[in-house]
Amino acid sequence: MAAPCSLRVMAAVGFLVASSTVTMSAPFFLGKVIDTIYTCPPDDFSNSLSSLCIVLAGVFLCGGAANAARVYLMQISGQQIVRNLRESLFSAILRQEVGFFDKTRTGELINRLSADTGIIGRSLTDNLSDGLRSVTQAIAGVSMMFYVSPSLAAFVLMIVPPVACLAVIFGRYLRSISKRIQDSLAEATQLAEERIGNIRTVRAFGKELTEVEKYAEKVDHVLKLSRKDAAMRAGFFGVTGLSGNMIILTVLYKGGLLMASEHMTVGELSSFLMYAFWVGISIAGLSSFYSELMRGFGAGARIWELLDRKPELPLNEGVVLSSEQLKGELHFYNVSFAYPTRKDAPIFQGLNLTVPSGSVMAVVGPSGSGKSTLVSLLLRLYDPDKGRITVDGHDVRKLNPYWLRAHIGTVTQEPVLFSCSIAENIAYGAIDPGHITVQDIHRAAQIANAYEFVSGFPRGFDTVVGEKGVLLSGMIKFIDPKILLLDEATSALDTENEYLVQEALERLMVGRTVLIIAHRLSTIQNADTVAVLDQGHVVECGRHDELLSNQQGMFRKLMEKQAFMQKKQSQALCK
Ligand SMILES: Nc1ncnc2c1ncn2[C@@H]1O[C@H](COP(=O)(O)OP(=O)(O)OP(=O)(O)O)[C@@H](O)[C@H]1O
Repeated sequence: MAAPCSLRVMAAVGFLVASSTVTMSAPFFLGKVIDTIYTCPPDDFSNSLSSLCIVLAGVFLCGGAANAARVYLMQISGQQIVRNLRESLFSAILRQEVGFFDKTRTGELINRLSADTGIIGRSLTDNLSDGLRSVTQAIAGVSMMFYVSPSLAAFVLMIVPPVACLAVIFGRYLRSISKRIQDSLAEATQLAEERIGNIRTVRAFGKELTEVEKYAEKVDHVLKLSRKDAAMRAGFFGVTGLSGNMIILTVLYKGGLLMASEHMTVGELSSFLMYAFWVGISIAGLSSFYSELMRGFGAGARIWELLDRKPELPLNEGVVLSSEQLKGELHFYNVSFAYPTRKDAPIFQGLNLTVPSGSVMAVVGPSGSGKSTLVSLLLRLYDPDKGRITVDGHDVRKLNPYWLRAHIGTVTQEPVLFSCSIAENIAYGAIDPGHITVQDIHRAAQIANAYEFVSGFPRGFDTVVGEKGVLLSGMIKFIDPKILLLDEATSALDTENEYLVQEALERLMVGRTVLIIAHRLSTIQNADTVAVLDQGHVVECGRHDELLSNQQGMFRKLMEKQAFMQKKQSQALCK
């Protein structure tokens, strides 16, 4: 992920070395300044002091500039890495098979995309930059301490090994608790996402307070884990802070003794003390770097789980047929299927069905008999557990799913609109929306009988529609699909609009293979064949009047039920 900004990172490391060298040489030269103050003869004193201070000020200025450049470059690189990470993660999510989304909740995924990447971002930007500085400064500080006074350095550094052991234990704990915190935060986000998304249901049942309580329970759990995290951090930072101060105290004690025995000058002790300060500060910096890094690893584990996940169904590989080869004949051979989340509830068991090319087949059946599932299998949103589905004799498992879906027009019961203009929504189904002209969009709208309606808006095709605004379907493919899968809406439209949609669809059906989940009697009557689904099979298949003549047949029963309901309705209206 860092590869695209490797040059910038290398430059940042260069600036880091420069600024740390300046910082770490400061105590040494400041020690020299102190010794000059103490030892220089009075006539030479002012000149030597001034020139030394001017040179040092210049060097510090360069150090400051290098530090600023380091921070800037590291920040930018870190943000770039997070951006790349977010993009790869979003792409990995969208590549997963539909079954994955049945199992994984949206809130959980959104949490990974925003919160987890944010944590990695923090651990890679400020944290990594400051951490690297602490590492170099701690190493340089310790080296300089040995250079100035090896015996004092050896004495002082006895304090480091126990702190290091503590840090390793703490790091391990932090890593696991951080993952647990992120997991429970994801659960809370998931609950919030689901309830906010279904606010109408929550409101209708008056469950606002109950939902708030449920959410509170979830965030309480996050708080409980965060408390453990805080207690551990408090202990760790307490110990590291204490060890920093202990280092200073030890230096003063042992250094005082060395000075008294004239083994050290006042300037050397001052330099050593400043190095000890730097080392102390760097160790404190290192401990927070370490803890943030472990937190980042915790969040990273959750992200890499997703990045490494191989989708069960391919997205864009397999056989592509030429336009002439595609006739649109559909076959279901002995298909058995259960949804991955409900393996114990089979939807189809040995289902057989043939839709000849260029014919219209209406699929009917009781609610839940699997009519929509038939469409999902044809679009290869799922693979059947047993049996085969073919398009012109080619198993859909061998065909390129991307190509397959591009050549199947779908109209679903609940059209989805994205929050952009109507024109963009219409162009959504195009393979390359960038090449779609305004005329193409207008033509598509005319074919869908929507032109007048859309033009009636004050901003016409530029009208921005809201999320979930059910106005019209955007699923128009600009490449003239041979196969159409239609799910007839039952009641979403008023009579006039229903007529317009129906009329547009009938025009579109001509010359195409059409599988239509039929709810209207007229659709069933006009279809070439009617297939009746029940109990995981096609129980009847034939022309409308043929099926109707079978007194004991499932189709007749369904129709009688519908006729009975209509009769009751008209009786109620007459009263
Ligand atoms: N993604 C899914 N995961 C698990 N079960 C599902 C999923 N989608 C649908 N089902 C279940 O599969 C069964 C068949 O659903 P399907 O939507 O295909 O039926 P249908 O005949 O189209 O019903 P309707 O006429 O009510 O739309 C139902 O019991 C439904 O609850």
